[in-house]
Amino acid sequence: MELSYQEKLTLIKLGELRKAKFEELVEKTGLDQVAVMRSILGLQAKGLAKLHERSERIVVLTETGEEYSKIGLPEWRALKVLREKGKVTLDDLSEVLSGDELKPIVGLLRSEGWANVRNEGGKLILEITEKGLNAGERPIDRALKLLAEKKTVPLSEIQKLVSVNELKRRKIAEEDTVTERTVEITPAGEELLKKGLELREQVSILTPELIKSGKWREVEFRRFDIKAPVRRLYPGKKQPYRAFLDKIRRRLIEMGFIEMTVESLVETQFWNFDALFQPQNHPARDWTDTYQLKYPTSGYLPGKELVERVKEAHERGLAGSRGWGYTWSPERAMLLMPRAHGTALSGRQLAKGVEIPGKYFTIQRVFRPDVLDRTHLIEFNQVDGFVVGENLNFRHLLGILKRFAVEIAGVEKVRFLPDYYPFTEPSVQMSAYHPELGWVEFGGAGVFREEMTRALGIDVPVIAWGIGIDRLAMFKLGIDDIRYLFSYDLKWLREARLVW
Ligand SMILES: N[C@@H](Cc1ccccc1)C(=O)O
Repeated sequence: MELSYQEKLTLIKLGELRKAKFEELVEKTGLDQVAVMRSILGLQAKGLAKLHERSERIVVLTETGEEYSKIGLPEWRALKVLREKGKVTLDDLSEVLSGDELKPIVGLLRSEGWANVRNEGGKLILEITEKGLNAGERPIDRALKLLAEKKTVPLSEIQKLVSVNELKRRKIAEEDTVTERTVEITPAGEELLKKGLELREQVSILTPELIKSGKWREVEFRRFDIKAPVRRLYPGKKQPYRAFLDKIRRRLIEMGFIEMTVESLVETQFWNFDALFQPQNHPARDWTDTYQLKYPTSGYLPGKELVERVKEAHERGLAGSRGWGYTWSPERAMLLMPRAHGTALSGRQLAKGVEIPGKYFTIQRVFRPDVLDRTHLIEFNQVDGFVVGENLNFRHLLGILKRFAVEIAGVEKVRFLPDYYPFTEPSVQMSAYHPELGWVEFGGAGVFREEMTRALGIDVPVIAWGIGIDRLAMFKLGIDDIRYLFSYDLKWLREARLVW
């Protein structure tokens, strides 16, 4: 039978005592409580010792009770004044009683029969009675003394004197449960002790010194039970959703994507709409609701040449298109808004110039009015991106998107449906299958229209997408309410998985 150092030590001490209180064993072994308990349980499992536990209801003094045991119960303090003066007002008593003690005192003195109460000119007058003059120790006084002496008293003993409820109501004492643990050695334990136990120091860390000196040959190594349940540790870590976004950023960069960044959350309509060939004052702009900035209302337009080309595309068309056929307003394009989609950054990047072939992405916080529910937030995050290259087509796009959903979010089933966006043709909408929510739409994609790309100075195909990354995070983090991504629920924050 293999015993640990601590188990051996505990057994030896138990052998001397035969039967011991748990606390006694802690003292005798010099080990800490946890170690002793673990040893006892170990010894018990091997049939060498037996642990007995007995729970008992006890009564202990509260802080107020402690105080009363020193300065006396309020009724005694009041009686003392009454005995001196014979007749008192409440004001007189306020010298020896606190505000809280004063309130019930009239009732208390009356129920003890220690005082009579009269109303004299609107004032309460307390007058001492015969009983008050001769009052002696009552059961409650004995209970208080007992509690003050013994600190904890079995409930049954207190109940013989007074009802605990009275002590509790007067906030003098509280009930509690204590568990008394005793340990006993078994015959098998005695036998083992008789054979003799070798108490060798156990080593739990193999150090270079042990190896060099050759001492490792003599020491006994402590065995670890790697399956033993341990206390859970919750070290500081990244917020789970933050970690998810960082992971996606890493993945895309590893795949050769270049990150597009921007300082502000505010955008001109020009970049949010116009540069993407979304007409002003036209239902096509209404494919999504957006917010507007109240102050300041307007920002700046980019270089004149670019603005001219965008205006031209809108009014008369480009690349064989007839355009939208209306008069384009620069004032309207200057209006400011919280960015409504990450695609605004794709437009900016294309206008700035891109590597061809090239792959770009951005992770953006975006804003759209909506009704909050388990799959909708008004402020959410998108991963937008595009690939630009000579021979790209729609099939490449579908392939990329599927890979994202499967690889990044661990989605199992993806579905594409035809859709409409003013800036892409053809356009597609993507949904993924969530075990609890069913099909969840998580983004749109398409081939950027030539009216858009040419106005921005690009003359090769650009395939683009915008993914509602919060929705994909729901899959990865195993939640069915999008609001949980920003939750303060400590249990979730602690237990959410970060590694995959
Ligand atoms: N911007 C669109 C998604 C999209 C991006 C790029 C191309 C097509 C669609 C949205 O927010 O829903």
